[in-house]
Amino acid sequence: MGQFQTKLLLATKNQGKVKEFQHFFAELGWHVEAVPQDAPDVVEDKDTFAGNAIKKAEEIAKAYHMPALADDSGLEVDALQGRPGVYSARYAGEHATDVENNTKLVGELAEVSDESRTARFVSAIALARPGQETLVSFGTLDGAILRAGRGTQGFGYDPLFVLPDRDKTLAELSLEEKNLISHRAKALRGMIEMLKMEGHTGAESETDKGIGE
Ligand SMILES: O=P(O)(O)OP(=O)(O)OP(=O)(O)OC[C@H]1O[C@@H](n2cnc3c(O)ncnc32)[C@H](O)[C@@H]1O
Ligand SMILES: [Mg+2]
Repeated sequence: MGQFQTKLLLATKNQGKVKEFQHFFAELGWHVEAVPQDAPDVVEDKDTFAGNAIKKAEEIAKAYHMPALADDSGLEVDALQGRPGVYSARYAGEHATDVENNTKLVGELAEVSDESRTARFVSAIALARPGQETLVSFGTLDGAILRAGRGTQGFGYDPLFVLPDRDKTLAELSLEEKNLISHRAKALRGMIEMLKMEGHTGAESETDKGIGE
């Protein structure tokens, strides 16, 4: 009785993100569930990561009357003045596949020298809770873009994104390794810190209040 359980919905239909979130929260003992595939589609029409993350989280929290967590993320390539940025999922077209997006990126950077291929992943995480203020947190990860993909783990641009100090792409890391360093994991850790400051200290306390209760 009175046992703490933090229940929340992951407002994403990206199975790669779902895996990363679930691995992250398993360690905290939180119960998280992805929205059903037939959940209402949220139109990502804001021009910032935070704007889209807040919109996704708030629309799903409202539709399901539950706390909802959303990530809006993307790749900022210096030689492309920060593109594809918030358009990363639709870089090669509205319903582009990861392979199509990666192929377009390799093509656009064909003439760019090795030294000028720097890029970063950016994640904005929003937590929307019925009747409470929405929280937002950010994380980034620096790297560079290869001329050909390597590795089979992860999703999206991971095969092209190399960590210069490790000479490994994100697609060559295990889920555990990626979750130690990724933009998304950093943003999630920031979110946990914000919740702690609000007084949610985690699953260890039975008297603690769950998110949004
Ligand atoms: O909106 P949801 O349903 O969460 O899923 P999505 O795939 O559409 O996600 P975004 O709108 O946030 O678009 C982010 C895109 O940026 C890329 N991306 C973000 N994080 C990434 C990561 O960790 N590794 C590789 N690519 C990533 C990838 O192409 C994503 O589709
Ligand atoms: Mg999206």
